[in-house]
Amino acid sequence: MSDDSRPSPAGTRTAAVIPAAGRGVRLGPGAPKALRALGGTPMLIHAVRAMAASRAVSLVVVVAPPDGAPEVKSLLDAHALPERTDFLVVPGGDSRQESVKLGLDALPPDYDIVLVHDAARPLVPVDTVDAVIEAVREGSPAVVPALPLADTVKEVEPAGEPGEPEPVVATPERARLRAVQTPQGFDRATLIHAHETVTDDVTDDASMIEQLGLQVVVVPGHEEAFKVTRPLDLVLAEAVLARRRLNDGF
Ligand SMILES: Nc1ccn([C@@H]2O[C@H](COP(=O)(O)OP(=O)(O)OP(=O)(O)O)[C@@H](O)[C@H]2O)c(=O)n1
Ligand SMILES: C[C@](O)(CO)[C@H](O)COP(=O)(O)O
Repeated sequence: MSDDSRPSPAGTRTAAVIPAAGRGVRLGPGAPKALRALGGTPMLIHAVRAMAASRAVSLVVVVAPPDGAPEVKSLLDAHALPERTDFLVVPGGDSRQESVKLGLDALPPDYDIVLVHDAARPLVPVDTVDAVIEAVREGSPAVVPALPLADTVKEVEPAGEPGEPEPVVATPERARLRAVQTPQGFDRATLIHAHETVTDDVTDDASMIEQLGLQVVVVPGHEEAFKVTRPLDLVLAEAVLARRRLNDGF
């Protein structure tokens, strides 16, 4: 649970939207990714707990697989979650962007800060969540946690056929690049305006804010906030969770 016991500034309420409607194709066959087990508990429950661990978050909106909302509601009922946090479940859409929009549509009016957090990042530490919220409270309309890169990145001309060599177009200066995580935090009105205005396909919510010409800022991310995308990520997530449980003595 967060050590940040400061009350929310007057009039400031924070909700988290968790898009969890993806299939998890890159993870391989099985249940929708968010419902797959990590340490015996669905990945989604870890992600919900990670958001609810912040004392600032008083509502979590889970965007379930399109035909899985009743199952997700039952899952939330069956797992211990903080009493001070409310939960809503809505069905998702065909893309992450669409799912986030459906989650935003379900938000009650009295929330002015919104986090968007991938169910596929189940192990984000609460300090990272709180750092994002704090930066929004301090006036940034859009805040993303991010880490420097370990690999050098090349821009290429994508191959016509899989496996074909790809010509390199450029090598961006690595020191200026960041790998972006979630939760991404937003001034609610700005995020809703972005989702109503930007029609391009994007891979994160902050890039919609950039397209509006507004400033997005980066705060330090965390290695344990990595996204479970491929099978090896699940091996790493199990190891991180086992280490946490050992350290916590259960
Ligand atoms: N139609 C979609 C697609 C994705 N997501 C969510 O967006 C997050 C990040 O997406 P990703 O990791 O790409 O998940 P999947 O789309 O499930 O993965 P894949 O592309 O391998 O199928 C996940 O929590 C996922 O559930 C969603 O809510 N709705
Ligand atoms: C939002 C995100 O997690 C930031 O890194 C990422 O862009 C999601 O990408 P995905 O392909 O939908 O997993």
